[in-house]
Amino acid sequence: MAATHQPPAAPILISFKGKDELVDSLAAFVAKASKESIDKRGKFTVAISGGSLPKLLGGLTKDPSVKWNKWHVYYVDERVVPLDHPDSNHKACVDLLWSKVSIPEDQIHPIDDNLLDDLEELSDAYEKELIREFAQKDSARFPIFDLILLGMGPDGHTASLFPGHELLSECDRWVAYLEDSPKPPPKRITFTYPVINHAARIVFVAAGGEKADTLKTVLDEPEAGLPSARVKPVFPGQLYWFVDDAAAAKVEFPRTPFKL
Ligand SMILES: O=C1O[C@H](COP(=O)(O)O)[C@@H](O)[C@H](O)[C@H]1O
Repeated sequence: MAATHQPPAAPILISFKGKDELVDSLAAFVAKASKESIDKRGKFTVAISGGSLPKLLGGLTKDPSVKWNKWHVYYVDERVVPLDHPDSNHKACVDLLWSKVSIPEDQIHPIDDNLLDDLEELSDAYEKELIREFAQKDSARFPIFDLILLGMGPDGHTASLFPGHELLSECDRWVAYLEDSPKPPPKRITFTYPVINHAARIVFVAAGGEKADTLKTVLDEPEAGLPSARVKPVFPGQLYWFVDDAAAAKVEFPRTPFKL
């Protein structure tokens, strides 16, 4: 998929009455995306966020059509803690997703928890994981994931890209680290915008009234520059917002009906 200089397509906002409908439709959407990639290229490369997202992806574990053995899973961001620590995004995904399906272990790519004392080495090592997956097959400057799944914090952060942080302008590295996350824990690694923005599909998932003001700012006032509003897929990538009506309550941005 060659990138051109066309402007990013407008986001597609899909709002569901409640969480159950959101969970079921998100599962159907991700299952379809994975089928399309597997049919075309024999594999599905996906990067997943932590926070509330793993639970909202739970519907997928009930879909018998998903070919989990073709999934190659990475983390959009990770907290620098042992992999069995309650704050670990990997642990949340293991508990809520991977322990319930059968993905070969070597196709799930957590951080190297032998490197927790050296954030530079840790983020370099994770960047190398991505290079191993993407560099040979793709001459693009950045990896092109089939799907990147994002969450949005009530402050508008996504991945571990926080409002006002210097990493918002990082455009060379694929994976960067920070030691001053305003949301605990402070040490994290994160994909940078160029990696996120080069994905074929990017899906934000946000639920709950506590995200309503922020979602309005992101979608109706993108010029305010909140981190989530800076996600702008490189053509021909497409950005979707899967939200519930509580999160979308204040948004004027037009909704699109859900269809597979
Ligand atoms: O700390 C993080 O927060 C964001 C948003 O989390 P949510 O619970 O508000 O959905 C998450 O996407 C990110 O992966 C995580 O590290």
